[in-house]
Amino acid sequence: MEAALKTYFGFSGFRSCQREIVQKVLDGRDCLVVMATGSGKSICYQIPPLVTKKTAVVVSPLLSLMQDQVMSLKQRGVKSEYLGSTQTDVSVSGEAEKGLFDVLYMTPEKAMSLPPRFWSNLQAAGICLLAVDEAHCISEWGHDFRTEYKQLHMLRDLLVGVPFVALTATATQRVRGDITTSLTLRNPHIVVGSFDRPNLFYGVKSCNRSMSFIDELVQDVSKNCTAGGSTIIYCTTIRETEQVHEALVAAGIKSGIYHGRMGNIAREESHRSFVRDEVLVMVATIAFGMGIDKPDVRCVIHYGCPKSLESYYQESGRCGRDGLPSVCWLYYQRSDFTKADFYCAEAKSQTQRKAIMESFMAAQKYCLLTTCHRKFLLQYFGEERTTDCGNCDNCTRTKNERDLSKESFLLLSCIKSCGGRWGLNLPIDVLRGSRGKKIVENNFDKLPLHGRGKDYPPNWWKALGSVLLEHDHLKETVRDTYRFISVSPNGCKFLATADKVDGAPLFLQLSEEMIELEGHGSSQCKEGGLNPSGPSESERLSEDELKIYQVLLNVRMQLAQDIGTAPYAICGDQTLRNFAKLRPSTVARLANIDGVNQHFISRYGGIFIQNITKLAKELNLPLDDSSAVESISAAPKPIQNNLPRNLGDAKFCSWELWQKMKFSFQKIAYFRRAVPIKEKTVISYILDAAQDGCEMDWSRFCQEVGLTHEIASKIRLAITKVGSHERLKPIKEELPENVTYEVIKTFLVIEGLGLSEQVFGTVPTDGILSKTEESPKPTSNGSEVGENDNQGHRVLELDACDSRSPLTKRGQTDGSLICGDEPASKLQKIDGQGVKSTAAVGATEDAILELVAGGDGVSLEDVVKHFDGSKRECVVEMLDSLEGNFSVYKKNGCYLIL
Ligand SMILES: Nc1ncnc2c1ncn2[C@@H]1O[C@H](COP(=O)(O)OP(=O)(O)OP(=O)(O)O)[C@@H](O)[C@H]1O
Repeated sequence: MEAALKTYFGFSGFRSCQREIVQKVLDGRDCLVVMATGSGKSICYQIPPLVTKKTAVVVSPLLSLMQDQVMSLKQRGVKSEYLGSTQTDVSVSGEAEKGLFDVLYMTPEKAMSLPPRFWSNLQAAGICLLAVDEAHCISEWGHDFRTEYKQLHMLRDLLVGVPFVALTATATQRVRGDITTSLTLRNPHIVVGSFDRPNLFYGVKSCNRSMSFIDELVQDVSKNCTAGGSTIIYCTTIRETEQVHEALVAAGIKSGIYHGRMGNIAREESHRSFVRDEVLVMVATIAFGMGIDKPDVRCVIHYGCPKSLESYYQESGRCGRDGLPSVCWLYYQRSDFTKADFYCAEAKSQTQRKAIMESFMAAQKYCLLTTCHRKFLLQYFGEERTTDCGNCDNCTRTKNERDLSKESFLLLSCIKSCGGRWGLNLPIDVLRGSRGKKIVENNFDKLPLHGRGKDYPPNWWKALGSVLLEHDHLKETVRDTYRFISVSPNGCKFLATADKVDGAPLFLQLSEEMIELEGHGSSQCKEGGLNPSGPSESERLSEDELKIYQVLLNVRMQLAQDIGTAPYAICGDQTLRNFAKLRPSTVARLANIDGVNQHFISRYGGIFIQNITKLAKELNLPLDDSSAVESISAAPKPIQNNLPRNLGDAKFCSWELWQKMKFSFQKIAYFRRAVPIKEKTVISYILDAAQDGCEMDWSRFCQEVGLTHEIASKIRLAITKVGSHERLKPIKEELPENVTYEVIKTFLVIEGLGLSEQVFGTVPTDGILSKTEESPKPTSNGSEVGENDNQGHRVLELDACDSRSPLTKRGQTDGSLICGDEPASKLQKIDGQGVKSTAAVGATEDAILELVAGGDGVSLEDVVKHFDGSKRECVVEMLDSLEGNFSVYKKNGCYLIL
């Protein structure tokens, strides 16, 4: 599992809960996964297909979400596609049914309309799970109910024995129950992770949405853009979306717009340009919701109170999905709170109306809070927190407490005198001396308190009302969409003491709105913009490192444009920051950086190394800065030692170039090498990868190597004659000259994997296939791989000190491998009686690993000394390869096990 995580995703460890869920799915168990937005739920269904080599089917509600995921997975070397109305490639469905994809996304509509034949074919080819993403859409209690989700349980009958995995970020107990029942999950393994997103800073600010406020907002956003990273601004109306967008464009900020009145094509284009960093800011209504999977959104601003706390959590959760510090600001104005009727109009039942009202009220409370925002948010989702977070505006703002006993006495008394039958507005109007119709009709203008609160504006009083509600001096009762405010028992107690001359003081924290209204408020700009904290000391880049980082961002952008993908799909910002700090000089060192996967190494490793080396030289900075490793990650995330590390870097790269890039053997032999390796070595690498479970296009392989159905029959006959397939030479001697050792080895691997029927069946039986221009010439050279040497000892040729040939790995040979006197590019296996048998200790990757595993770090000198039977450069090369394999890493000059 860990190997797949590092190889395809570049991550060196699972996040909380991920491993457990993957294991349960592999055990065939249904799972219900409730984890925070951005916590990494996708990995839970993306790893099983890579381990089992069977397809994972993922039902997802939005096409844009699926397209983004497919794009990212492809960049990671994971075979992935989607089925939905916008899929233009007609071959996808056929290929999907044959099990050719690791991860196959589809809309619920598509899932329900596919014929049973599709599912039975796919099941025959291999399906490891069916995941239902955003599973809360199943429930009418969820905030995104989708009717089609309700029918998904029907797939159960078609996919007998396939584990179902339901995933969601927001599910109350009730919604969880609905999901389990509706999908008929059987004894599901339930994982409810924390809803906390520690890297997110939460802030709230009152605003008046005037043009001057928009100007202020534009300034803040502009600062954020300069600091790097994208911003999403959610507006509550289309008109405001347009207003803010226009203001940003007028200020020269690259900004996109997205709302429901735009056509599909325009919306897709807008989404695409945001994902590809062509615009830095997206101004949108909540129509731009679930489909946003961009990991490097640094700031999400809500320009207006959201309709529910659930939707706020989900929308703000689009921020900082890569785990880097990011900010979520909510700007509200009091008129937002009058929209209850509007939202409730969507309700189809009384229950739904109540649910909508409750979550809207929770969003309001969140706006008006003077205590820890995170604590409130987490408590709302049922997570108890005893301490304040220290990473929200209310925790970080300088405390502004004041004795508000006099003002509180006035407000509470007035509410009490008005009979507790009103909302907050009427008692405040009384305090402010209004002679409105209702006030006069009810004789409230005769109250002694009438006109006693003119010193403060109405909104100040309303803000005080919210503070008193928070402190349980007031009580709110909701009937339908109407809210009534009355004095709570606690408030009555206060009134009883405050009445006296020596009444107790009431120190309350002034809300941000009250401070603003008293004229001491400061705009975000004055307070240091939207980003209050900035990166921590260890994350900060020096001026020169920043220069490298900027260049690397451009390199990534250019690469992304060239291949038509999003920059983040190539690698994350944090990975680039680490490149700038560590400045790796070799692919092996690059590979050890978190976020670097095998696909990245083989496709872009060289380009990044070149740029880093050049820039470091220009800026006079050292390469491979080990001191930076300390600051980047105090404790490297472990990959467990007992992993099946069968495949080295060189083998994996050869396989990737052949299988994914469709390179020929010959091209791979020369690819980025000063001294090319032999084509037969390439072939044996790829065969090794196949034996390790890597996917193979066998027809193409057979064609290139020259293995036809007819030759396969001849080899079979030869093996029967020889009576064994253990030794290749006797088999070869039974065959025509043009049947090479590679052809025989290919045959044996295919037979060994039990694939002969399928593979040879696709190759014509009438003689040798015409080979491509680049395919290797058959050789008659007597010293081929697997051949005996002139003393009857088996000699294996290996490349670059890779000690694990397919045959040694399968245990068909014995003895140790040494570099000894052989050239660095060649290793010879010497058996017990071999010509080069020596008492000196020879280095193998396994032996090096064993040595390194035994200590707290072993220096290069110690390793070289230990393996005194091997050349120093061989040892160094093996260590490099082990680093590239993510097996060891270097810290303070010593090698350690990862
Ligand atoms: N083990 C890991 N190590 C480092 N990063 C990870 C790990 N797992 C996931 N991530 C990263 O975390 C980010 C969020 O992951 P993912 O998209 O799976 O979140 P999610 O839980 O599905 O969120 P949402 O509910 O919003 O869709 C991605 O950028 C992903 O690459």
